[in-house]
Amino acid sequence: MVNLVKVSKQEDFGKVAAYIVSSLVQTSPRAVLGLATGGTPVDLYKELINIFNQGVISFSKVKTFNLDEYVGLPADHPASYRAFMNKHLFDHIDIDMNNTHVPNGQAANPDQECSRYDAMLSESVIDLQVLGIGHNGHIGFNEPADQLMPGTHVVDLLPETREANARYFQSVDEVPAQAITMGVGTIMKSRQILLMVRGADKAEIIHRALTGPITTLCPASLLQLHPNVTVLMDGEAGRLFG
Ligand SMILES: O=P(O)(O)OC[C@H]1O[C@](O)(CO)[C@@H](O)[C@@H]1O
Repeated sequence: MVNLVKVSKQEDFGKVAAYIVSSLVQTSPRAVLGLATGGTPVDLYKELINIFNQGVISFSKVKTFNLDEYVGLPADHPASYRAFMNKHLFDHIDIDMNNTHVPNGQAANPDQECSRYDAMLSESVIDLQVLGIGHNGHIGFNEPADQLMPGTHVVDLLPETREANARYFQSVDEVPAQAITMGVGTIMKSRQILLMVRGADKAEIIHRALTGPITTLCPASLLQLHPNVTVLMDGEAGRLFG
């Protein structure tokens, strides 16, 4: 079941998302969180840090799994998703870094790294998976394709995805051509999903994903089949929902 939540004030976008995540952590201190990167969840992480600083929640027993990482980027590269997570969240809360998991983009054998990541994931169930959506309907880095993979795998990034993420690099040529991503099977097994969508440029894709056909050509459309999805949209992203 998909619940739509539209916020009209930009400052509420991160606050509402943080309320959902922090409520879970408060009631389940050992929660397993699936986390996303990109521009959309930055305000969520900012608000979680604020809530943490108020002494209301602790992340000391929380475990996290990130959706994806670029192949070939060292963890300390400023555009790596490990660096993003440390900078925007982990360095500011009381989480045990050993409980934070991001695929290793620099693994000598990326396929083996996918198996290692899946083995860790198989020991837990993600209680709450945070997601964004790409302009082409991707979730994590599961790009539109004839077939989607259930587990963690190496993916060739589509040109539009590299373009969209070029803002984190000096030029589009520097954006890695491949990434390691959690598969849609793992995402769909999460107990609860929070899909965050912001901006006019996402209005059409989120409308298509939630009201159009369920198809691997729009990976986010699979979320229509999940029992517990909250889609948090700002006014611009949600404009086609009336
Ligand atoms: O929030 P953005 O920057 O538009 O990114 C969209 C999605 O693409 C990704 O960067 C690919 O993983 C996701 O992390 C993100 O949810």
